[in-house]
Amino acid sequence: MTTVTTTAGKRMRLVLAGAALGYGGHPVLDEVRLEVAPGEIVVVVGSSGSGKSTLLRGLAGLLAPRAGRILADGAEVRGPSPDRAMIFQEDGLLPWRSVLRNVELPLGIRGVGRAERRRAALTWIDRVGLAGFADRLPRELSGGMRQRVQLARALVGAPRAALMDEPFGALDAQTRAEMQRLLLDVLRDTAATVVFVTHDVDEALLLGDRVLVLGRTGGLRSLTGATREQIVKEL
Ligand SMILES: Nc1ncnc2c1ncn2[C@@H]1O[C@H](COP(=O)(O)OP(=O)(O)OP(=O)(O)O)[C@@H](O)[C@H]1O
Repeated sequence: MTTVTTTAGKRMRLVLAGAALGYGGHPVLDEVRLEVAPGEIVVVVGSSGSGKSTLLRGLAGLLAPRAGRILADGAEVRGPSPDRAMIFQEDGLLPWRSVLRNVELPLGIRGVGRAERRRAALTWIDRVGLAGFADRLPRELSGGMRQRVQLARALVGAPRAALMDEPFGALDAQTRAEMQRLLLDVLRDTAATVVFVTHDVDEALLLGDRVLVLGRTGGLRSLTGATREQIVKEL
């Protein structure tokens, strides 16, 4: 059997050490300090345009800091890594590939053999409640089902961190609640440290071990233990 990752099972510590992030001449975040402990679920809330996605892009290695440092287990983040899986609001599935072949994708990239790839993908397809749908194409699925496929694809390779950018933002309320329950359920069996971005305060309170508010001035404030009303006031 191919080993998926030599560090499987070890949760990742993520650190933003005075990181400044922005685009071209447009600074967005200045001197962000954040430490996410291994295995922690940190939820970042903030109003539209406050820089939540920008923060996540920095952690993903899709955007380099202009100042300060971004560290994963003490090492500088220099680009995307399968060890830090991303899930977006738009599903990002390959439309010409079946559910099975979409979920197998990260394992293929890591060179996992065909039989093991298939076994792991089918296990995850089952776990997210899509047993029997492995041969379907994304367009044959509902929005909620496609997000289930995304979740399976993100977690199949046993990433040590999962970075989630409003993954349930486009779903109706009932499907969203189902997905939140599923996420909490599957995270119990994974070794992932999670940074989850949302602008839904109730979702933040439900999912987060810690809730952070990205304020209008770009500062991160911890509001763990705050009431819904206190958080809303900060947005
Ligand atoms: N690719 C880009 N190029 C230039 N500016 C960008 C780019 N992406 C985002 N921005 C700007 O950076 C700022 C923060 O955007 P970001 O997407 O991080 O906010 P957000 O909090 O995730 O917002 P939302 O909740 O609406 O998704 C905004 O002013 C936005 O216009």
